[in-house]
Amino acid sequence: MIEFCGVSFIRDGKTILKDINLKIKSGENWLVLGPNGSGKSTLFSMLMAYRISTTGRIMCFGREFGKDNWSQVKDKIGIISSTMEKFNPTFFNMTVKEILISGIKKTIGIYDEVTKEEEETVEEYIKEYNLSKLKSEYFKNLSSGERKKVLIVRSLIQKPEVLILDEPCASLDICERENILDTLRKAKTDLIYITHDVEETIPKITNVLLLKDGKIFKCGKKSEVLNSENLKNLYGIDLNLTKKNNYYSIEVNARR
Ligand SMILES: Nc1ncnc2c1ncn2[C@@H]1O[C@H](COP(=O)(O)OP(=O)(O)OP(=O)(O)O)[C@@H](O)[C@H]1O
Repeated sequence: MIEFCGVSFIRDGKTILKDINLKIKSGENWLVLGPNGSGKSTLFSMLMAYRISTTGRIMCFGREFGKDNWSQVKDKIGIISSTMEKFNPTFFNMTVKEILISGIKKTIGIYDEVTKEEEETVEEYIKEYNLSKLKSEYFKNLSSGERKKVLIVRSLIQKPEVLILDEPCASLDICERENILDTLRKAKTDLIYITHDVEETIPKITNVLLLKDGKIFKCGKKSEVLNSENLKNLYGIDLNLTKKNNYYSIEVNARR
């Protein structure tokens, strides 16, 4: 589905990504972990052509970046990242329901008539993702977690083949975080989930990519990659990763 072949990204003489070779297959859900500045966002923003690789090839859904029509590829990818925040001023004065309708229409506002079918689809998503109480609220009146959730559902309504989430739970309290994770547990699309918090690894995650200094440190099946040893070496800190009821948590041993 997605393939990076020898991808590097160099800016201002600094190597930000080096020789990335990675294959992501349809049906897999990936967790991406790595220290600050390890290149996680840069790597996946290339799929949306927000950043262009210096060397290497990027293939997605049978097309190659730079050779084929990439807008058709982007249409199949949903992305939730801080870059979405630039649309907040437009979203602020729209209701949750209007934002979801704009998702179906793939526009930031609503510029043409809403069909009965579109209306029904939006109502289905509102019901499925428990947004009934919020549907008439203005985006500006929502909490940050509620806004994130609405944007995720807006993305899901477009039925992307893959949804890239770049730290969707950053700065959310436990309750709002669980609300987001619950939305993702229900989502019927492949996920690429970038985070700093291993506790956000929902059970449907199948594969893990660990990035360090712009290089692949480890990557593969969750059961082979997500362990104390690898995370210790990734972050250079003595820690213990434990798993309970299919969820992970970290204990830092260096604390006194
Ligand atoms: N266009 C650019 N020009 C120069 N430097 C860049 C550019 N894009 C990213 N960088 C740098 O590349 C490095 C990797 O950034 P990136 O945001 O991809 O890392 P990250 O792993 O997602 O970090 P974080 O976890 O802190 O969000 C950072 O040092 C960043 O400042």
